[in-house]
Amino acid sequence: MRAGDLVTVDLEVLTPEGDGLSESTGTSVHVPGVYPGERAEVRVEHVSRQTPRAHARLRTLLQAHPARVAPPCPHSDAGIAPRRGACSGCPLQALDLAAQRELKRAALVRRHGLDPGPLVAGPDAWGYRWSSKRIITGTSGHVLVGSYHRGSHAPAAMNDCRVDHPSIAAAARELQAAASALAIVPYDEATGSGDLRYAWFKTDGRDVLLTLITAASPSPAAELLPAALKLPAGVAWSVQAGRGNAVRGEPPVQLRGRPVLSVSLAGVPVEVGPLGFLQPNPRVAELAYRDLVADEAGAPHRGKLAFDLYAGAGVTTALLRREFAEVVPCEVYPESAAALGVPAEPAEVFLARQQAEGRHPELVVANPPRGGMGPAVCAALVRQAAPRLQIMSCSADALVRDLATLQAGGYVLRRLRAYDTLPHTPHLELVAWLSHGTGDD
Ligand SMILES: C[S@@+](CC[C@H](N)C(=O)[O-])C[C@H]1O[C@@H](n2cnc3c(N)ncnc32)[C@H](O)[C@@H]1O
Repeated sequence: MRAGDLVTVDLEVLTPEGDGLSESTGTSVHVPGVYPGERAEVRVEHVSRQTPRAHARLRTLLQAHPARVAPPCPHSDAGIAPRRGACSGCPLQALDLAAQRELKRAALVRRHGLDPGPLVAGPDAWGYRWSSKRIITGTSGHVLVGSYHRGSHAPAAMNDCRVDHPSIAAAARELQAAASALAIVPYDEATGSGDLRYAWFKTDGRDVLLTLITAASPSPAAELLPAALKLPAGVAWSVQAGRGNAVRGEPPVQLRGRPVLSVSLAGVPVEVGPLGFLQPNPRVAELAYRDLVADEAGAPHRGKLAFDLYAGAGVTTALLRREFAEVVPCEVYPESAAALGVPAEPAEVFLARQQAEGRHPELVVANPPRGGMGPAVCAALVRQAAPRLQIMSCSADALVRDLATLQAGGYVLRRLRAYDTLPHTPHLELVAWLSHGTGDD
């Protein structure tokens, strides 16, 4: 296979990016806009020199998935060849929801040999996202509050994004109009010049908190926008002067209105500040949280001591405290650690300290970020050898890597469940139940 070839492929499995993947020709061919179960004529764009792997572009859809639908979002390039300037955030939206969920489940089985059973879903197919980080691009006078197209830094419009909560979509529209009218200068990552870099919107289902992230201080955006924006209940500001993609920068400054939102998750009220983590889809995440603190049959764990690693806003800490005499959270981000009343420290440092103090929990719960826990934390957990370990993960690849270390260290996987936290995207949240030794309590 060579770049430029026209080939016909049958797509068999969904990739983590939401592409269709064909493996039957001996070369893995990735094709955006085509779904497993479909046949397409594609143009090969790139063939890897190291591995039998190619990227191709859809030319003609020869056989369509029976569950194809017209994608509702006009900005999306779901179900077609990628379009420059289009939003690539919801690549599955050209399929009905049942078919999306079946493709996500089937991909876990095929890629990792893990079958979570039918996906757990929430009530909302659209408007479910309560936390939305937008990238500011465009030019002075024509500011875009959008995103980057996948795999590039080409700006993509997200006006009236269908998956954002309607109050966030409205606040983003207002910011785009106000920043354009006030001639706010978008940050230019090529030159490092400009002012406004990111806008992070969060909602409690009614009010919106907006955090403006600018490249420097003083900032015209931070000076002018708070008075011009009527929709957010609170506006905060943080400076991120680094050249990378990190959104969180210097400690936030409150510019006007409310500094925190109170969001109820699984019946636990959580305070979320300007740079604090909020699950993008709290209504589905809370189903996973309830499972994460119970055993695999749904019965509550009880005991003397539990650790809650990557505790964030503290939902699982609060749930565990209903059943355990003592629950110790661990969190590295200072704002969240302070709210939890613990020192900000990474999980491996926390575990080493607990081990040195001879503290042995009956249950460890962990909800790490996308990269997973990693070898150092998994090795510390193996040394700790708590009878029960339960992990929530937003990356199947990272979870599978962590499971390999934990299983080699004596842990047994008892059950896996998957949650459709971000419909129309390939993402899943997973909960894994593990036990050490005999597997009995
Ligand atoms: C996926 S979030 C889970 C948050 C939490 N379960 C909640 O509901 O708010 C991951 C959390 O881990 C924290 N974190 C990231 N790396 C960490 C590390 N090395 N050690 C401890 N916490 C970390 C992040 O700040 C974030 O709050």
